[in-house]
Amino acid sequence: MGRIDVRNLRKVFSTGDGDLVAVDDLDFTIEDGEFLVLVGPSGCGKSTTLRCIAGLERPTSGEIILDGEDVTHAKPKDRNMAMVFQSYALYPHMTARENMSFGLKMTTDMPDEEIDERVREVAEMTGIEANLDQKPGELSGGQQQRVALGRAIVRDPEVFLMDEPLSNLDAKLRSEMRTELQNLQHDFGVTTIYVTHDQTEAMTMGDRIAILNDGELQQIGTPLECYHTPANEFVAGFIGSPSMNFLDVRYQDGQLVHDEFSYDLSPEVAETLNATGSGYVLGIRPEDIHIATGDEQNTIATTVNVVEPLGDVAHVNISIGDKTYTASIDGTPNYDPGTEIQITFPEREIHLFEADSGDAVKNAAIDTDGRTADAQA
Ligand SMILES: Nc1ncnc2c1ncn2[C@@H]1O[C@H](COP(=O)(O)OP(=O)(O)OP(=O)(O)O)[C@@H](O)[C@H]1O
Repeated sequence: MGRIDVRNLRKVFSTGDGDLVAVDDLDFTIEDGEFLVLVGPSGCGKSTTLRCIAGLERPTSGEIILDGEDVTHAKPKDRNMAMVFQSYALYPHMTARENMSFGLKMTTDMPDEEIDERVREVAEMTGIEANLDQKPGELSGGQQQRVALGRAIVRDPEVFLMDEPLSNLDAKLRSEMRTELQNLQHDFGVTTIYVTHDQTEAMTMGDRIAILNDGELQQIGTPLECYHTPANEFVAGFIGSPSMNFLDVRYQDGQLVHDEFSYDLSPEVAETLNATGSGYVLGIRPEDIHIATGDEQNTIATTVNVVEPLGDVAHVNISIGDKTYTASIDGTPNYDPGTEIQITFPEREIHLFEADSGDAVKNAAIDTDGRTADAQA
């Protein structure tokens, strides 16, 4: 068991400058065994949310329900949740074995032999059997992280809460540990809430991701749902690397009109925009921009600024008017800075957001397997 309902969670901090709303009316459910990633920019309220769930922070209002039971005011130790921190929070004077067994010794009456056996089993799973008699200072960052994870696992909790647990590791180790962590989580099937500001981590690790901004939930869904059908401009810009390009346009007589170009829409799409009228933000992902061959209906004149070859693709920085955008072009295009190129993108890949609210009014067409129509072609 390990289902969590976060109900209308709100946390306000009193600061010298007045009240600061860190978390505002968050409402979502994490299913038993699910891996949920809480992601958003620095200061958006991720850690505060996690700390409220762990019982380390008292919510201003709202409830935390664990398996149907209201634990909002329960002590952290009474929640059967294990937290793993960025700093590992290992005891420096204890060996890895002692760090891992300490919690069980303090909170259970499990016999020592059973604790030892359990620590050994978990150390084997997390790949640190050889390090059990070493102290944290003698271990690498990755090994310390494994000890911290092992310490959480031996307690056999219903829920793992992880706050940026990999951010102190170098890029290669971080990517290895991501996979290991996911494998461990799937093997154990323990509900996990994982906090990160790194959208790549969110996209690759979460069964679902919850995207926060300014203390408010922007969207919750599978990584691909959030990528292909972002609820608003914030999610669209946050998820995906390089980021989606945004262009200010307005709708007029079947066209999206930008200061530098106009784009003919099909009657089906135009119809949906007629009613709402006003200004829009056109969103297009870098990989959906193509070099025009001359046969396309909608082409746009751009100027190349920089080409960044990455091997199979290149990120081409282009200007339209006085703004710059990124196109991800297959192969190794060889453009000198200042070259004029014509680009195009298919209507089905266009996202449109209301200029005022940022809400999505059109997303890219998705086929049933979750890939966009263009990627399939
Ligand atoms: N104890 C506190 N007292 C006052 N303000 C706080 C406190 N803890 C957090 N805050 C503020 O609440 C907001 C949310 O903080 P929180 O740490 O939850 O964000 P975060 O998304 O986890 O950020 P980061 O990724 O930088 O860790 C921030 O504006 C932060 O300054």
